Amino acid sequence: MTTLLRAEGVTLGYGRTPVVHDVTLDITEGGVGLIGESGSGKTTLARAFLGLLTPMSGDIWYGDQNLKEADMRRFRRDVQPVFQGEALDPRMRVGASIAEALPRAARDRVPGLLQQVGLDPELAGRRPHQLSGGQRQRVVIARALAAGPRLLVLDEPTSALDVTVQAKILDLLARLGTGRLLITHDLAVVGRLCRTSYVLFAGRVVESGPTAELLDAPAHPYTRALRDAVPRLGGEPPRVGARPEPSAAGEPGGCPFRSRCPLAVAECGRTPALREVEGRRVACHRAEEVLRGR
Ligand SMILES: Nc1ncnc2c1ncn2[C@@H]1O[C@H](COP(=O)(O)OP(=O)(O)OP(=O)(O)O)[C@@H](O)[C@H]1O
Repeated sequence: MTTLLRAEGVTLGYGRTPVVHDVTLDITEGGVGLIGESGSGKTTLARAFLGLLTPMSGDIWYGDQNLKEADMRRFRRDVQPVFQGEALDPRMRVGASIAEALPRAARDRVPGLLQQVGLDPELAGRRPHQLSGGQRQRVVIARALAAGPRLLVLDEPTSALDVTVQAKILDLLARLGTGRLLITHDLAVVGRLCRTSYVLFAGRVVESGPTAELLDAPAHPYTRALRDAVPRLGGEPPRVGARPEPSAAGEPGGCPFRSRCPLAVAECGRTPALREVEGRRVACHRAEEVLRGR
């Protein structure tokens, strides 16, 4: 599988406080999901993949170019954000918003882009408040597609929409040939759009592998708790306990999930390394037991 973007041992933070720790992650074709509850560091990692946040340590690679030295003009065209509730300029007609993202000579592509995202080209003359939430999100996607990107970085692209509209937008995203990094707390969404997934807890990858296998038989107790907390597509965000204290997350000693883990034993005071277990990578001393459903 071709890797579009790669994080290698990346630590990210604000000021001097790290919030994402030593993450290695490949964005491959077929879609990659980044799953975790609020505050786990998903958006921080997405910002780094968009070149908006420089790692405190580690590197981000775009092909064979280190992002620190890459041609950022080209990169910003190739890697496009689609963020939750992204504001379209309320004063601008949506056709003009899309045209802005196109090269001057290609502005006649607006109707085609609107059609590509399932909208009537007639809507180009409307302003954002004259559209439904689902239509607005389609315009945001059309604008991202205008640049001809190789990769879309989608941060909760459907969570503000009702369930039926959500399903239609997910179908649209699945049909687009573009690569995607999808950030969500909703496992049902990654199940539809991402061949590979990474589960983030307290800024660390605790499990990664083929999405179908992670959903079917999680090897980390946190992945299992997330899966079991999601009743259906469009359900409420899972609540699997309080967020860990930042101090606990940043401490080198011990599994950050241990205070919430039903399987925690004395050994969990020693930080588990990511290791291969049955086709996935997991940071849990008891992964084999979790896989066997204990
Ligand atoms: N601009 C900022 N300055 C300081 N700390 C920040 C900033 N943005 C995020 N953080 C902190 O970084 C941590 C990770 O936040 P992040 O937004 O990446 O999480 P998330 O998983 O995307 O959460 P959500 O699903 O709620 O968006 C949190 O503890 C948050 O408080």
